[in-house]
Amino acid sequence: MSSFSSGKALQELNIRDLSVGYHGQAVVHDVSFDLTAGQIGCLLGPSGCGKSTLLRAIAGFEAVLSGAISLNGEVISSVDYLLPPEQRQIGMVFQDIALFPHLTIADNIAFGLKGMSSRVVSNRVAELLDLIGLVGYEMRYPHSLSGGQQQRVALARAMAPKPKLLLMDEPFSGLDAKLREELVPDIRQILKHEGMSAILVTHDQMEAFAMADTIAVMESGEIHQYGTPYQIYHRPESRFTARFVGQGDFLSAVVCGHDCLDSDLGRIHGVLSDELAIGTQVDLLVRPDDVIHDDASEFKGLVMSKWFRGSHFLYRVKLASGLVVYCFASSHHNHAIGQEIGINIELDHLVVFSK
Ligand SMILES: Nc1ncnc2c1ncn2[C@@H]1O[C@H](COP(=O)(O)OP(=O)(O)OP(=O)(O)O)[C@@H](O)[C@H]1O
Repeated sequence: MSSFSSGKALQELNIRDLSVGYHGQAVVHDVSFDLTAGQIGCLLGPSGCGKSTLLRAIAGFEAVLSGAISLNGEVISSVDYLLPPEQRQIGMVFQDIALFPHLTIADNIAFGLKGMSSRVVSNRVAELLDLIGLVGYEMRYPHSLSGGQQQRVALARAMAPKPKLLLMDEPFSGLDAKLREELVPDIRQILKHEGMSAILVTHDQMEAFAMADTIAVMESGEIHQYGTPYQIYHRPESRFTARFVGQGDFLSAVVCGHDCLDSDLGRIHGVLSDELAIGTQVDLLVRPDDVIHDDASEFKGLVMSKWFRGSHFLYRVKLASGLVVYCFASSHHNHAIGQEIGINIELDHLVVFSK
């Protein structure tokens, strides 16, 4: 275990050409990414895409089929080497909170601090209780805490020995939406305060956006894109990422210049790649906030369905071409299903995929 008072050591995780699987069959294929010191990464993808398998390989619970995992420049997993999980100095938090029911909150947090002096342990426990906002709860038992409080304690327990890296597998999915919304930014702040590198596994993009510095979007055991939440949302590099992260539709369009497209919703201006020749047929990514409700517009569509979202309505609108797009409108623009409304496209930048 790293020294208690060593401060914020530089940690770096490197994953290189890694394949992991079961019974010799890979479910994670040839993935590579890095996590720098103090960075919070996220593995985001649909159920079964291999997020937990990749996380378990980093923790040392799964052997690797090819490639390597290094922590601080030291190889901890390769085809012919597997450093045991308990020697990796990696902490884990799971969906199943699994606090020890017969131990007090203080003893739960202190669980990984065996062998240290009682003064060091009590100082660290007090520091963590303060950090997770549960000062005064030290003598309580887990059953008397709410789900959110218990998850904070689980986090404190995992962080107590100052692991080199903290892995979190869907730690919030057992909590209700409101609690999750409050807890996730808090946990991010706690990790940042501790300067701790961490990886979160989730299939919830809002959770990923609220927690992560960098997101790996996964599908079928592969990483489609590794980037900041902003890059993932605004500059998706694959149709899968564009569809999986945020709502979006693809509008057929034709390149009419180095900065313009012709579409069913008229001429659209914005920067395009130089590689796209005039006349190239493309699909343009259109998010709900790119489609503006405008009664005066010459472009019309029929409201197919709608959702009241408090400050605004989200409409599903069918264009004359048959394409259906999402459209935001402020909540005083209340249109009935089947009604025709005017819409315009307003895009800051163009995300296109060749057909
Ligand atoms: N112990 C195992 N033995 C055999 N196959 C497994 C095992 N664990 C997982 N798999 C398979 O590996 C693939 C990836 O599973 P994994 O749990 O890593 O996905 P995930 O993205 O974490 O999914 P979820 O979000 O549902 O937890 C799936 O097809 C799954 O059925």
